[in-house]
Amino acid sequence: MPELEKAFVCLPRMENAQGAGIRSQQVSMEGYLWGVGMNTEPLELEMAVRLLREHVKRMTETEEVVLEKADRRVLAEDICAERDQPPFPRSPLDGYALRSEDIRGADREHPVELRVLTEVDAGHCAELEVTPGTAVRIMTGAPIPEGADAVLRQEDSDYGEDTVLVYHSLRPWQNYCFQGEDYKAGSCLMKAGLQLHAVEIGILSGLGRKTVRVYRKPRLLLMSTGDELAEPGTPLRKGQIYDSNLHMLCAQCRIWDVDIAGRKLVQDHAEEAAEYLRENVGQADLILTTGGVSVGKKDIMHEVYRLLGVERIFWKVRIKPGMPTLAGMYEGREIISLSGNPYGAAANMNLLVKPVLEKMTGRRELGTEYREAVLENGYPKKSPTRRFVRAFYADGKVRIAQGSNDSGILSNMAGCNCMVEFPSGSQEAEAGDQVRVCML
Ligand SMILES: Nc1nc2c(c(=O)[nH]1)N[C@H]1C(S)=C(S)[C@@H](COP(=O)(O)OP(=O)(O)OC[C@H]3O[C@@H](n4cnc5c(N)ncnc54)[C@H](O)[C@@H]3O)O[C@H]1N2
Ligand code: MOO
Repeated sequence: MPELEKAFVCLPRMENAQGAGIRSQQVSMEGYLWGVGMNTEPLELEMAVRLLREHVKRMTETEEVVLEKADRRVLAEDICAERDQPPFPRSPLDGYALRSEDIRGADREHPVELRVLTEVDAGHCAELEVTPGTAVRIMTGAPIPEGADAVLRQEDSDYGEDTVLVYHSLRPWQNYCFQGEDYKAGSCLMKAGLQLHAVEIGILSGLGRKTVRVYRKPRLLLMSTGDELAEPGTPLRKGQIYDSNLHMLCAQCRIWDVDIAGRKLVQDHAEEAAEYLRENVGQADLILTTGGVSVGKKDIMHEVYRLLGVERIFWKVRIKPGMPTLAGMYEGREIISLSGNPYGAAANMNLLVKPVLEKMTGRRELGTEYREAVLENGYPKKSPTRRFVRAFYADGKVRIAQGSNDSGILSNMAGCNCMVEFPSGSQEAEAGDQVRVCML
């Protein structure tokens, strides 16, 4: 079989816009497919992201949640009003509800006197009707009684209790909030697909809703691999280090508000790792692993993919860190295997995984955000391969973290909020250079 055809065989089928099955990008990505077949050519980052997004679907399952737990969730129902808001005409002022024609021409020199029938406060109703020559003392938010067509602010009166002197005239319907002026019964206020933030939850609460139907969060199955890794809190044997990645990925899931279906640190043992994924894939929408993706004898993930029958999407992305990232489809779920180096895992969680979650959830804040910035300090290395360097961005300026940007180094990334991108072939960078940064 020619190499190119072999490459097709290992690629999963994808649906095009019309729903017909096609091999992923087989025309435009011939070179890429060839590369995959040969197991050598890294993919450009944009193509890797595109393929990863094309292989996942937007979440369709929904669930009912209480408003207290609805923030940042995505609406799965259209929200329509069952009643007018406000449900009655109401006063926007503290003052007097009256008939505008009774006070025509009134001013300080020519006040009009009205008889005050009663007082109505917010939350109460006046059963009386405002008739010619009368007014009702009214507070902001209270229902405007029948007969009145305007509200006088109390500063334009003598604050009278039984009778009131009016020092100002009003047009009909002045200072009058109409019933349904916010929305009418039956009107559609929010469409399914909208993300709920504080204001949207305020609207739901204003409708009297206690719960709302939202799309289910994606559940991620997380696995870190490595014989050298010890669980934090357990004794460290010679040759071991503590596992940074599993907790880092879990924290990132919580910060991005996606669920964790399961998590495990496994040894460099392909059968064991495959078994964990096999047993738990049913609970997951997306699988993330770290470590074991390079070319060493203990880089087990290739064997894990073979044991599970994972259909590979790609291996290797042309960036640093995280060049050997591996990805595939297993039981209809995407599996993304990040490099074990903690900075590689952290960077690619943002560069590769976040856009996948954006597609799955429809949450725009998970989209990758790039900004232009001016470098405050230099970077002493050339970048033959496109490189992402940890840094801190503020007000259009960016400062690269002191120390190494090697993918095995995590500590100096503390406090960083972005990565500076150096395109492939970049020379050393200097303070004052204009750069592009990827926000974390
Ligand atoms: N001969 C070659 N060797 C390597 C190549 C190569 O092209 N040829 N690529 C290098 C690059 S680039 C990377 S990146 C790494 C990727 O390695 P793996 O993803 O297979 O990861 P491991 O070998 O399992 O670990 C790498 C490194 O990171 C440490 N690690 C792993 N997991 C964790 C964790 N959960 N917490 C903390 N630290 C972790 C591990 O101890 C290693 O030091 O391969 C290069 N090699
Ligand atoms: O591609 Mo690996 O993460 O350098 O260094």
